[in-house]
Amino acid sequence: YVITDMDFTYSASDLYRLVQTEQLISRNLEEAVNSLKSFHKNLEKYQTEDLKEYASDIIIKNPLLSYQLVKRHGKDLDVLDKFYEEFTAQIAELQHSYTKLRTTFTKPDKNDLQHAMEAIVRLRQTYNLTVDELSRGHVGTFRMEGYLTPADLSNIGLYAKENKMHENAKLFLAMALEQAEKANESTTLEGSWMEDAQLVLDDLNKNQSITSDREDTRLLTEMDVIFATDSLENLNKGFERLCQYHSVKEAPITKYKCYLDKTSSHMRIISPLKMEVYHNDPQIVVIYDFLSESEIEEIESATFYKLKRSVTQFFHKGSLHAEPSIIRTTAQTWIYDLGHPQFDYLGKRIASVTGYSLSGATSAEELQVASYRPGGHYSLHTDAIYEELFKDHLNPSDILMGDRIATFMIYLSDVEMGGNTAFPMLDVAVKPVKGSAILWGNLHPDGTIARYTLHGACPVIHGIKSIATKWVRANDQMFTRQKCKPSKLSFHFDFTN
Ligand SMILES: O=C(O)CCC(=O)C(=O)O
Ligand SMILES: [Fe+2]
Repeated sequence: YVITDMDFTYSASDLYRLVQTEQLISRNLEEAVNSLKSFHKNLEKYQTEDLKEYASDIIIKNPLLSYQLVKRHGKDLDVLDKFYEEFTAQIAELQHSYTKLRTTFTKPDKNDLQHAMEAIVRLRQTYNLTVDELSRGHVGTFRMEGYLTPADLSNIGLYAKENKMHENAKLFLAMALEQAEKANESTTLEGSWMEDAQLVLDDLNKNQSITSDREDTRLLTEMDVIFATDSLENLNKGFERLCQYHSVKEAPITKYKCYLDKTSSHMRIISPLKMEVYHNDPQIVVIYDFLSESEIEEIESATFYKLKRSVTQFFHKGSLHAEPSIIRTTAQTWIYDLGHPQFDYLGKRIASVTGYSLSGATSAEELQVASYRPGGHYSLHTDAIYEELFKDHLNPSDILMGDRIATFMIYLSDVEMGGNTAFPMLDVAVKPVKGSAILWGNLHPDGTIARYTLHGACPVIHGIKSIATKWVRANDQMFTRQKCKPSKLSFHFDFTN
């Protein structure tokens, strides 16, 4: 991964800028084509003269033809001179603005193309789609615009092979060839890729590989330390199953409990919390209508153009590095309390709903806004940061604030397809609902990391998923932290249930 400040696959605002540039370029091309067309038409007029049909010695003998010749050169061609001049100036201007568009705007490069392919492979993998249906935009009963050509599928297959995703490589290459044969692709311009694709496919079929196609199992080394490899493999399978709910598969009828909470504060009598309990012990709670449309609009418009590709902390060669990674393919920004008084109410509302103390400077992190484009996801992880591996390398502020005791995450958008938040150890999949908030704990009452709430963000299939997250820190929650339960393995929020 090369760090560039634009990411056209995972940042909606970067891609939006590219869409705008593309529109300007199409307009530019349209003008050039129109200019060429009218120039062409004009030129043709000057070609229809019949002088050229006569031999030179005939013309010099003929008074009528010589009159025509003199008229053409003495008068008519002056207009052609002007056409040429005007056309050249017009084209020069169009070329100038085209060049400017191409040079002042950061162009997608090889990495961007790789990310775009990576996103497609991820969707195929997570949602267990056939390459054929994916190439036509069919996902379950959902139909999206667009297509992938057999040559595109072949390129994606080669990309998958290069990145050791051999199962995906086989599927993409085989379908590329199958579709191309049906369509008689060999006669088209792109026909020459077929032989190469066939060779690579044969090679893959000969060398049965045992590597897993799951990118996270290969990369999340910290997870390997915590979970045995086979249980991590099972958790990832469970995660994929939970991702499929509400998109390619029906979710099972929920056993979850919904209720109106009118009792946790006197305010709730007129404005009760609309709660859904997704899991009890440990609790995962969704609160509907936590934010209004206009509140969301304000957050979105304050942050959209600030969204930049997220980086993930890695522990490598004795120190922490932050890099964009395949584990978390989102764009994000922070809303700092200082300088954003218009968003002060958010912390207060979260505090009032959860019972956590959020008024101190060390009680929680700033609000993080993140957005996922199609293919954007977050692999399985726990939010706590006091990991054995990192413990000695935490920032002083992290030590002051304590670990992330709870996560309060607001969905700022609905998602047309995909994008669930999934908890494989608890068999919980939450579909984003605009304005709702989800709350879970990350620590046991004794402060150690709770692995139960291992979770991930399923890749978005179609749409843009937008979230705002408040990570509540432990040290300021001396009196308001979750009720202590006899078991070390559970935490409870202070809702009256
Ligand atoms: O987007 C989601 O559903 C989960 C995000 C998440 O787990 C995180 O940002 O830590
Ligand atoms: Fe998380």
